[in-house]
Amino acid sequence: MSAATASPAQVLVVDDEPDLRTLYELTLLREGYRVESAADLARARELLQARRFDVVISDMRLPDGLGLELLHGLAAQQRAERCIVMTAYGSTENAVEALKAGAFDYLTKPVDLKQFRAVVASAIQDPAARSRSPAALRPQAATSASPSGGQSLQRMVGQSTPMQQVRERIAKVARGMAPVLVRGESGTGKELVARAIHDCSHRAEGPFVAVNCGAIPETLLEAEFFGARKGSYTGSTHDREGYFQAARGGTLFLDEIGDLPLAMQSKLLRAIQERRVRPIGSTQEDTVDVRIVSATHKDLVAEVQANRFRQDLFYRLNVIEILVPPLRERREDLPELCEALLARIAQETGMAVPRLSESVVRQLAAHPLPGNVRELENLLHRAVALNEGDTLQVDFAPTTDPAPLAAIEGDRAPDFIPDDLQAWLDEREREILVRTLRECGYNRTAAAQRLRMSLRQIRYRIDRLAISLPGDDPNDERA
Ligand SMILES: Nc1ncnc2c1ncn2[C@@H]1O[C@H](COP(=O)(O)OP(=O)(O)OP(=O)(O)O)[C@@H](O)[C@H]1O
Repeated sequence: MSAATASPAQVLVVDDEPDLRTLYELTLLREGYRVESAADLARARELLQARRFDVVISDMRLPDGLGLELLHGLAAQQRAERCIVMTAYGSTENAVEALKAGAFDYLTKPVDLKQFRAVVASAIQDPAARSRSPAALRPQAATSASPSGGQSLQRMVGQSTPMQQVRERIAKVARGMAPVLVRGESGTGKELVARAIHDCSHRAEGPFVAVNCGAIPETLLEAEFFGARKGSYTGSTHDREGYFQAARGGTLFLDEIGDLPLAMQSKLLRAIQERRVRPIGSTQEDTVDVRIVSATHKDLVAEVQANRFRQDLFYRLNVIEILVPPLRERREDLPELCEALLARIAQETGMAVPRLSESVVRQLAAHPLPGNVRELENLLHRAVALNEGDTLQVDFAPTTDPAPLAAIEGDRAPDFIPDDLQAWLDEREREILVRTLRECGYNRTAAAQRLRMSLRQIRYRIDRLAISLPGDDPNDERA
């Protein structure tokens, strides 16, 4: 709460109903904030002209106009106030419009006071932001917005115009609660974008929970998302938190959102709209305090048209869109990407960073790389593992090519020596991972425990070996 900081936060309340105004004022005063109030836009503008506030809470409908006008005015003047708009219950359009116009968050009427306090506290939470000039939050200053956010953006390599635009957009949308949909082909760096949004946001200190929506068996979805009380279904021996609870105060990253079954889409929509979730077997509801970032490689508009994705959920998730371009549209990033990826691989494997000759970079640039940065990473990984000498050689045979498998038929023979040790080892590793994942119901944490490795290690290996979990591709039966 801001009362703990040197000066109390200043809040402006704009509502034409005197009773509500008083209720909000009293609630905010009790939280230790300084409060001013206005009954219409004209008075609000006067107060805003005279001084600065930390937060502006405005009703949508006011006698002399819409709360949105206030929002547009503040944005045009690049003011730093964070705006919370109050909309009538069920008016999704207004809420989405307000978020698109730059509102920090919205509340639906009748306002739940607990939620009201939580949303205002979240808007005020970051005292540094209060003294920061709005210019510091503009895209070009993105790396100075927060130290960890800066690091996370720096991890995102590439000076091409499209990548610079992606970084600028991240810095611009990071503040606020508007849901973001990250679109892009497989392996383009969507998760990296989601992490950067989190790291640049006021929620950076909170958890970042990443969920692969396509990898969870349908029967477990509700428990995984909303949690479950002990004994609520067969085998549940203790209370378990859902993703919504685990991400409280942070960001919930819903990867491959296009793979979420329709029944679960409705439940997710309800959770977002009502900001409450009920764990299975519980009589109580938990308040939702997460920012949602989702990602997909699918064309969700086409999915909506084919009735595979709910239009209302799409509308809710796609308030802000970030498109991550495929590697073929930013070839100029390749040398820098190779360098960064090699440095990372060397650090992770403890091997020396090998030199990449210009001719290999040229070869890479001519290679189609449909799997984008992930494919590049896999190619380099393989190259490092097989490398002899100082200069790296890249083998362009596809890493998931079934050919090596055929070539090693009969490999159980005692005198068998593989032609390509790394490919052979990769295939063995892959088989074991796929089998363990399948036996653990595709729960990566359980599979990691079974193989005595960390979640990070198993995720890394799943990525490296391009193992697709169910839902990644309905035709793919491999994992
Ligand atoms: N611009 C970049 N700079 C450095 N590394 C990157 C960049 N983009 C992606 N990567 C790396 O490439 C790999 C794939 O990225 P990421 O998992 O974010 O992609 P994705 O689009 O979410 O993939 P998928 O669609 O398969 O889920 C990761 O190891 C990531 O760190």
